[in-house]
Amino acid sequence: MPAVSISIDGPTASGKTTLATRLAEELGLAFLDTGVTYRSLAYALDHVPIERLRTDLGSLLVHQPEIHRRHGKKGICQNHAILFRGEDITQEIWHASLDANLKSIAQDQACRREILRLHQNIVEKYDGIVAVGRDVAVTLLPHASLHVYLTASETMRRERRRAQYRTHKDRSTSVGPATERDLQNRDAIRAMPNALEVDSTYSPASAVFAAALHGLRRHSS
Ligand SMILES: Nc1ncnc2c1ncn2[C@@H]1O[C@H](COP(=O)(O)OP(=O)(O)OP(=O)(O)O)[C@@H](O)[C@H]1O
Ligand SMILES: Nc1ccn([C@@H]2O[C@H](COP(=O)(O)O)[C@@H](O)[C@H]2O)c(=O)n1
Repeated sequence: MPAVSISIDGPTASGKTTLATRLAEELGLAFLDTGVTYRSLAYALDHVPIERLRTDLGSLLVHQPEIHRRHGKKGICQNHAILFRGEDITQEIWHASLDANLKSIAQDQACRREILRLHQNIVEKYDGIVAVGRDVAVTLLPHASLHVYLTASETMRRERRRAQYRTHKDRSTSVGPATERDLQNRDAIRAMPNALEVDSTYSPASAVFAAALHGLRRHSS
């Protein structure tokens, strides 16, 4: 049977990570959060010039989506460790002060190409993966078994993010409307044969998960 791969795209705080981790656990797949790499480059940009990130990323950054099975439990456990020049920066990358750097990295095409190469190397290591982030359907996993585009209203996404980070005062809670790029990705996904669009505004995470599993079965049969 061919390995299952699933791409999940959608605007900020639409529930991508929540869905991806549940699918990875249920199906025994690896899980790659591509946003973690972008956030790491935003951190790195305070320490090295952008030219080095465009050309020398492989020697500066190691993104390790570690996977292990918890003893006696069904699901897999994931830990996205990120090393920058050998230093573990996994906790530092979420700081709100990196928002401006994050924007610069996301808009830099040369950085995006380098990040894509890094992610392609990660995908090759695993027999089946769920990858999350803007553009993964188009760039990283164009041949995925299922492409999910997840939406929710801006108000709901903002509420969820504020609730999520209530105890993490240093994290960014800025949530805006879907961007031009979000909408371009959505349109590209809509044009794919094995696409599933889910509006989670009034759907609990369990219903979104059930819809994705159903979509996967339908497109795999
Ligand atoms: N269907 C849902 N109903 C209610 N709450 C949800 C739902 N899906 C996710 N959440 C909650 O919303 C918050 C944001 O979800 P999550 O982190 O999965 O979003 P995301 O799209 O991965 O965000 P980002 O764009 O920052 O990567 C979390 O607290 C999560 O528990
Ligand atoms: N494939 C991706 C993933 C992320 N980005 C940019 O990084 C930011 C952080 O991502 P989160 O998923 O952790 O929110 C995001 O806002 C994008 O600007 C990207 O461009 N492509």
